[in-house]
Amino acid sequence: MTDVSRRDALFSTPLDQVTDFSFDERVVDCFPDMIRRSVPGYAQITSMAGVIAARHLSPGAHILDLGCSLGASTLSICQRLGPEAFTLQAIDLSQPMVDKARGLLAQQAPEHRIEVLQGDIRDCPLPRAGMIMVNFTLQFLDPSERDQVIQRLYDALMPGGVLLLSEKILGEPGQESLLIDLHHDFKRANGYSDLEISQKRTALEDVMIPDRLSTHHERLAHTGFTRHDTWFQYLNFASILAFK
Ligand SMILES: C[S@@+](CC[C@H](N)C(=O)[O-])C[C@H]1O[C@@H](n2cnc3c(N)ncnc32)[C@H](O)[C@@H]1O
Ligand SMILES: O=C(O)C(=O)C[C@]1(C(=O)O)C=C[C@@H](O)C=C1
Repeated sequence: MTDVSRRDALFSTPLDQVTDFSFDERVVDCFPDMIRRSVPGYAQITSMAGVIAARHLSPGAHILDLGCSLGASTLSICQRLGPEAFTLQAIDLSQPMVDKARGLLAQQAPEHRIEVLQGDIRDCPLPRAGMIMVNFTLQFLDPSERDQVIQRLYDALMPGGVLLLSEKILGEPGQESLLIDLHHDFKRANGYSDLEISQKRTALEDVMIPDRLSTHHERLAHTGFTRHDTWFQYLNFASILAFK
């Protein structure tokens, strides 16, 4: 999947005006490179999606990959489980993402029963599922809409079903700036300049508002998940497994 990506240079030259970040064609073109160099633990989390599915999924179950982008988590499951083991719907708001994901998944997992659909996780139909993945997507919703979306995912899950929720997080009080500074160092170490880091930060400011990890756990508990454990954290990026 990374081989098809152009190098991300979207914020490398000074911009007269930094506009809000959106998942348009230019982002889609460089997305695998952008996310690999920007999100600590991205490769580990996506590759564990298949391992988690292999452990927790009942044979023939349905899986939802919400905010699927180019389908990295879906592909990870296809690499671990055969075509008879599950059916899957991958859904994303961005039409250019959906178009490219469809092509990539058809090429890389031709035998698997995968549907890639354009839709908004706030209101698209959600069929009953044994596993729902929502990786680095809830963070792009308005914070006031997140309780309701988690409730929708809970309602769609079968009893015993598993939610894989991965997010950029805000550090707990007193920890915020340490994690932000180290994340910027992580980006620098991956070849981003101070200009790129600062312009992307401005572009994301109003469209990606991270919650604290404790807020995610409170929301999951309040919704009714019987267990919710943080199984991965690398700087200000974390992943939770929650069970209905
Ligand atoms: C950081 S990417 C997700 C990465 C992806 N899950 C992966 O593991 O490679 C966020 C994705 O969420 C999508 N998105 C944002 N808001 C959405 C919404 N309301 N409904 C569905 N998808 C949404 C974006 O178009 C984008 O592709
Ligand atoms: O927090 C940042 O600075 C990021 O670049 C994060 C992030 C993400 O978590 O989705 C933002 C947009 C892109 O999709 C890639 C990475």
